[in-house]
Amino acid sequence: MDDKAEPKMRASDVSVFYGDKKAIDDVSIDIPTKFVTAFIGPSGCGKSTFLRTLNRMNDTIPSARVEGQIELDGEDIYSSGMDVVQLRARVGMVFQKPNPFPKSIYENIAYGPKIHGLAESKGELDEIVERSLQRAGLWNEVKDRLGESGTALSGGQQQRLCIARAIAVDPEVILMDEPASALDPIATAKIEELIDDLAGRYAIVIVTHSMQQAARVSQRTAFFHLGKMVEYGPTDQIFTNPLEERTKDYITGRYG
Ligand SMILES: Nc1ncnc2c1ncn2[C@@H]1O[C@H](COP(=O)(O)OP(=O)(O)OP(=O)(O)O)[C@@H](O)[C@H]1O
Repeated sequence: MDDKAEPKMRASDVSVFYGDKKAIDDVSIDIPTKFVTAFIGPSGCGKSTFLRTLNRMNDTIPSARVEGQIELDGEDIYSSGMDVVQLRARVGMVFQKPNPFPKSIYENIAYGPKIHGLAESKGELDEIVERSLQRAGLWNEVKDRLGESGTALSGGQQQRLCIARAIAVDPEVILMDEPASALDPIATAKIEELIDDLAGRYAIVIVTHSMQQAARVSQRTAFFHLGKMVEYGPTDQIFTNPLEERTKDYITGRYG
């Protein structure tokens, strides 16, 4: 797309089926590192389905089947040798509804690094917990209450806790499925700021219903319609000068 946008992930001719129903039809896209890529499109067009193929979350849905190829740094993530637990650490995910574990704030962050063997001592683990909460913009709010339950935080704080949890295992890609849709405008603004802060470090892919949000946070936008990726390009261009008529109709509010 341009010289600065190195692909971190590459999807080639990807189709996804739920039983006999095709939900994603032959999608190819390069996901660049150090950028935010937004997936937009009307409800049911397949944005979440496609997002979930990028870290094999579809494996958890028995009827789902993926065709085509998805690579992370050139490695086929659907190959039999791929360790899915490892993959989901490298390609982390944040869901629509914040889903902290019913454990302390500290344990929410420490759990992943512990099972992945990222800390050799309690001191190292403490450092990871602090660094992850700092990066997620939550440290100052929780540093004196790390032993309290993660579920006792506000919705916006819970979502930043979930982002900190994803960051703690040192991911390369962070997938976000409508991460702010359950939050009020102030909490949403914080999440958007956070996405901006994180963008220089990770490849971020965000599914959003809000075109304004896509325009605010992303540098790349892919427009999906009826299971197909209609258009993909620099966000500015998609919103000001789309090449496809269907994209134009959607961004001007003619449907969706
Ligand atoms: N677990 C499932 N089993 C069967 N069909 C599914 C499943 N999940 C999604 N679908 C279908 O696949 C299609 C794409 O759904 P998906 O949730 O990916 O779209 P979306 O663009 O993310 O929609 P929304 O914006 O409403 O979340 C829809 O027709 C949906 O009904």
